[in-house]
Amino acid sequence: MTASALSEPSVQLMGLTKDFGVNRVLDNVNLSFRAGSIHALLGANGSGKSTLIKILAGYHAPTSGAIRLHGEELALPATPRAVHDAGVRFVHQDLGLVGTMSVADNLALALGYERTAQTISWRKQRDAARRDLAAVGLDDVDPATPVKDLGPVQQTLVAMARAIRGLEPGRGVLVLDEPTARLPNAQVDELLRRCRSLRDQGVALIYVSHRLDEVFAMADTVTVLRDGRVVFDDPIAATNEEHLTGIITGRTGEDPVPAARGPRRKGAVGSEAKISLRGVSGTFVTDIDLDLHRGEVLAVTGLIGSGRSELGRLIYGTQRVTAGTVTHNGQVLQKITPELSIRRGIGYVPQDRKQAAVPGFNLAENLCLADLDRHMRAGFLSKASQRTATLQAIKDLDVRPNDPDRALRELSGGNQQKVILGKWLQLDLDVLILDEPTYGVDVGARTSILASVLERVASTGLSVLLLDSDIDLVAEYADRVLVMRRGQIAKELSGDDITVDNIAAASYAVQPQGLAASGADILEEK
Ligand SMILES: Nc1ncnc2c1ncn2[C@@H]1O[C@H](COP(=O)(O)OP(=O)(O)OP(=O)(O)O)[C@@H](O)[C@H]1O
Repeated sequence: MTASALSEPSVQLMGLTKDFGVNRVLDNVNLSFRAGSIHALLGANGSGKSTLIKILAGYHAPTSGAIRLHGEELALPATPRAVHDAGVRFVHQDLGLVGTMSVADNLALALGYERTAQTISWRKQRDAARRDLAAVGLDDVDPATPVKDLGPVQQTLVAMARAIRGLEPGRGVLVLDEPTARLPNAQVDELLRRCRSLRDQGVALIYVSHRLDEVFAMADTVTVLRDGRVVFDDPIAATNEEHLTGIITGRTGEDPVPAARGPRRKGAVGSEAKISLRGVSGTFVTDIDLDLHRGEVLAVTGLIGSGRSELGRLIYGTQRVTAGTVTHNGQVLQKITPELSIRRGIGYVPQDRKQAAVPGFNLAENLCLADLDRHMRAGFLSKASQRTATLQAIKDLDVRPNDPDRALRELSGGNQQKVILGKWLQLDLDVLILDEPTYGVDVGARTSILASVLERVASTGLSVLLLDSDIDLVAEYADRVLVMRRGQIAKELSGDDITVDNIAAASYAVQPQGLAASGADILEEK
């Protein structure tokens, strides 16, 4: 590389504009990303971050504008090959892994198979995969495991490993689209360290995130997109969290993001158990006793592999209970399936959005899917009734764009999440199980999602089982917290004992002051 090429930005976007039909989603974006720098790309749900990245990846063609990589103009529309050859690598929100293929095969898809003479060497392949996995802390994962059998957190790390492999320091550009959205805090720190080390090796990192703490922990430069335009592009030192939140949401000091709830509720929770588990086991969780009361927000948290997600699947019926009893409204359930759960008034929002909605259906179809009977008029499905319900849900959850006819897949990730939650809120629910409900959701939308749920809790006595690794969120919203470790409930916290430090300490089984030393003690789901 010539000296002049080195002084050029690694990536330069010049007047990038993108229209989807009549909608302009990127509007004359001019940005530079430099080697040896971590550049955070922020913006509310739907502001255009993913679209920008997809153009850079060669997935979308821009309507107009140009891109230079290391000073050289990239032929547009870019091909994934040309971008890859220029050293630009991606971890997309949807990870781009093939679920039915093994971890080793998914890793090999990126850089080819290890060969001995003309044949693929499976031993070398496995060894290479093990090295890749170790690089992201997944030493215990067998490379032969199909990716679909891994939890979303582990899948994120596999995608990270794949992107990092073969990245050429000094010329590499690593684009991370919300890589930590599902990672527990200890892994977030590890990831941030890895990012800093890549920056120190001269990589240009483009880091899309909704988590401002991470951005302030490591970014050098921050860009904020709003409605497809750059509204802030400065060194991190030029801003602070409050200022940046205002820029992202477009709200000023007099009109801040509303708080979802007041101080912790006292005495509002009913004593009647809606769901009770006694001695319940699945494949990883064992011997769980738990009561979820009427009108209660019960959070279950814990590190990767602690088993909290499995609890949701067992209660809803997407996974079989292998021992113990589940009781609903005092009745022991003989059979648990998703269909029966819906009839019983038990809703479930899984971590993986793709399981929870039909991407090709429009918003009205997705939102009304769970309760079509409500929209039947004289034996026909009433479009007008669906539309009215959809417009209300769109308003309550602040879904953007607010168009019931828009296909779900055309919405940004955070807005899809709102629709999925909205679908369940259409039902007359008794119990709602939420697994990481604010994954990939911006600060403003996170508040509107949780406010909608809490409104239902207050108005109908809905019981919420909140399965979440985000300790801050759990500490803020839960009436009671169960901390899981290695498939069992390790600690129960209530009232004023619900603090971030206490939850973290219980997750790691250390005293609060010893947290820093325990970062490596991460449990892995077997
Ligand atoms: N394939 C598509 N067809 C039509 N419109 C689209 C398509 N993809 C994205 N959009 C629209 O472009 C806008 C920007 O979406 P984008 O996914 O880039 O937002 P984002 O900033 O990444 O949001 P999030 O933080 O929720 O992921 C949104 O209004 C979205 O509805």
